[in-house]
Formats: sequence, C-alpha cells, structure tokens
Amino acid sequence: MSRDNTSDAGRTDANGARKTAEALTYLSGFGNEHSSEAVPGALPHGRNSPQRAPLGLYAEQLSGTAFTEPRAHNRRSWLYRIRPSAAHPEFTRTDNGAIRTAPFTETPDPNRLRWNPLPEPAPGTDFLAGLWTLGGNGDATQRTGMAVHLYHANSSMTNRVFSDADGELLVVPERGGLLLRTEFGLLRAEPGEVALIPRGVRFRVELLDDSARGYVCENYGSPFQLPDLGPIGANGLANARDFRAPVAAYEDDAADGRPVEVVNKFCGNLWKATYDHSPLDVVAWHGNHVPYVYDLHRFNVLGTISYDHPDPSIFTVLTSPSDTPGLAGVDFVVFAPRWLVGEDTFRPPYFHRNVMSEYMGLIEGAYDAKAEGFVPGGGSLHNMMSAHGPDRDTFEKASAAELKPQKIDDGLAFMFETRWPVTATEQAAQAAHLQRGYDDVWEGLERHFRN
Ligand SMILES: O=C(O)Cc1cc(O)ccc1O
Ligand SMILES: [Fe+2]
Repeated sequence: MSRDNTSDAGRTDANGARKTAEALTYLSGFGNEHSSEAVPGALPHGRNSPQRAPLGLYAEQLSGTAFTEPRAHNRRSWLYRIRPSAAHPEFTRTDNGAIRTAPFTETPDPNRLRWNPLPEPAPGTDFLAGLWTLGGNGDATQRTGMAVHLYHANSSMTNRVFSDADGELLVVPERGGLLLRTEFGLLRAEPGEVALIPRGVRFRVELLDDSARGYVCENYGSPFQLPDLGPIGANGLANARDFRAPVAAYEDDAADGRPVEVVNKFCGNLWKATYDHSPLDVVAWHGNHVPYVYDLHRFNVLGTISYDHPDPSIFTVLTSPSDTPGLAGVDFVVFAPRWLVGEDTFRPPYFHRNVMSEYMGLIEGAYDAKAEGFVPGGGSLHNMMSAHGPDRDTFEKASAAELKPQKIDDGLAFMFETRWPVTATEQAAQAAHLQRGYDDVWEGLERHFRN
C-alpha cells in the first residue's frame, strides 16, 4: 500500500475518494505567499535552500513566470520533497488521445457553432483519456493563446499523474465531483466550483461520483489573475479570500515502490515516463505558484441598478492579460444567479458582434439568452464578429416582459472570452454532437419597423 499523510488513503474507489475529500482543509487567498508543511519542521525558515533541507528533503523551485518578471506578476514556489523531480528516466511519446494543441491548422469558421454534451466514454476512461479538444488559438510554443477542452470520464486516474508544460488548466466541472491530488496537496472541485492547476504542476484526478463531465480552459499565456476593479473599489467580483489553496499532503511509496506513470504534455504532445516513486511526494512548500479551488457561488455579482445591460466584463472571475493592456488572452467570466432590475431595458444579453471570441458553457440550469438548445455540458462558439444574441423566443419574451425586479436563479453559465479567433478542431467540426441548424434559433425574428 502506498502511504499517505491524509487520514484516509483509500484513493482508488469512489467512496474512499469522497471520504478523503470531505476532510480537506485549505489555505485562503488568491496570489498569497502561502506556506504549508505536512510534517512539523519540514519547511526551512529564513532561507529557501539551506545546505541540507530539513528532514532529509530535497529543495526545488518551480517557476511559473520568468525569474525577472515584475514582482506583482511573479509566480514561483519552493517545494521540499522526498525525491527531486530531476530523478526520473527518459520520457517517450505516448498517444495524444483526443487532445489537440495550438497552433491549430484547420480553417477558422465564422459560423455560430453549438455542441451537445460529449458522448458516453468507453469504460475505464479517466480524466486524461477523457479530455477532448474543441479548439483554440495562439501557439503553445510561444506561450500565447488558449485551448477549450471538454472531458467525460468514468474512472479515476490510478497510478498515473499528469502535468501540463503548455499551460495552466482551469477545470470547470459540470457533472460529478473531482478529487485533485496535486504536488501541493488535495483539492476537491464539485460542479459549481472551478479548480486552477498552474503550469507544470503534477496532479492526479480521482472521481467522487460514478462519472465526471466538464470543461477545461488551457491557458498558454500569462497566468490567470484577478481583474483590476477600477472604480468598483477595493472589493467585489471574485474576492481573493475565497480562493482556496491546498495544504501540503504527500505520498511516500518507499514501502512498495509502486511504479507511477507520469504523463507530461509538452508542445502539444503527450510524453510519459515510469517513475519508481510518486512525484506527489512534497512534504512542505511555500510560494504563490499554487493550485486553487473557487466556488462560483461566492462570486459577488455586480450589475445595473438603473438601466441597460452591462457588458459581461463585469462578470470576469479571472483574466489572463496579453501584452496589450485591457486586451485579455483569455477571460473567464461567470453568469451567476442575480437580480435584474433595469428600467426600460431589454434585460437579456443584447444582439452583438464582438471583436473578442466567445466560447460558452453551461454548468447547470438554463442561460437567459437561450430559451432552448444550450444545455448543461454543451457549449457554443461565437467567433470574432459573428452576430449573435438572444434567440427568437427570448427576444420576444423579453421585449414584452413586465419589468418588475426579477431573480435569475435557475442557471450557472460561463464564458472563455479570448482576443483571438477560436479555430475548431477537425474532431469538433465533424462531431456527431455538433448541432446542425443552430442558425435557426435566430430565424423568424420579425420585421417590426414602422415609418
Ligand atoms: O453572447 C453571450 O451570451 C455572452 C454575452 C453576455 C452578455 O450579457 C453580453 C454580451 C455577451 O457577449
Ligand atoms: Fe456574446
């Protein structure tokens, strides 16, 4: 048996994973200089790299930004581990499955596209095998752009661990809870919560339920950060303290030396190496390049209390800035329960064409711009300048609605909004679950013009 310093090491069956997850404790605050030790005395004090690290551990720095990036953006952590990460055999190529990486060479499509949820996976499909790339932009080797993935899994990752050198991963569960065993410790992410795994951090995904489905934004660009608040003030939107980082928790396979397959995504390909120990062997750590979980229901939704529908940038949870101020490589935006009170206002999302490209997904319920067809686990892509907005039924209803205060509390939708057009992968463009005839939702919008 592999040993684990959490109270319950039963990590391969779903009940065991849920039991373990229920006991989790967290550190609070996005971007903090966190620190944690699973064994008292494991964390050095006063220096990062003493001549001999405490308890015979190896000290190792993990840099998420260049050493020289401005302090406000700098991300790095120090890990104190049983074996250094360098102690591993050769990596060799392994099957990429349905994972694709930018640059995407397919023809970008200006059409509005919408998908149903991914089909059922084959038995024994874990998170990594269940990852399916819808599209993206930029170039992973240039650290620009992003990819949209979906996942559908029915099995925990056992004896294998994943890390992504190409980008950080924002995991958005839609169905089924996840237990993420990371180098920094354990995180639980249920539908309605999101998990953020920084670039290069190794982790294993265990299912808390029979199956799990959701979305992943792979951000090749600069790490997600909280948006500036400007005139909003010092509080609001996603509050930093609601982001939870794990506490240190390590696996020590000294007893049986069970081999672990480590899969590394590097410049678009999966590479694997078999380690004779778990790489989740970090006994203590400190730093700010750490994973988080965030409950989207904690989002402090701001909106109009007078008139008009504000642009959805007011719903930005996290942003990955590009080299142009105000122009995000990708924004993560949530449409959370909220009151609509706008007077003399068309309250649902307006008709629009946007220079930014919008991928939208639905975590639960319904979305206020679409009466039907946009379903949990599905998604839509409205690319640069493609005209979209409320469907016919929504437009008609909202134009005639009595404008009393109205609570929108039957859904949780989100958007990955990016400055570059999103190219759909071949598999997404050809998928059986691509909805044919999506254009029809805007058909029959009648001429009302009177002159
Ligand atoms: O297209 C969408 O549904 C997303 C969206 C929502 C909104 O409230 C305003 C603009 C916008 O693009
Ligand atoms: Fe839009």
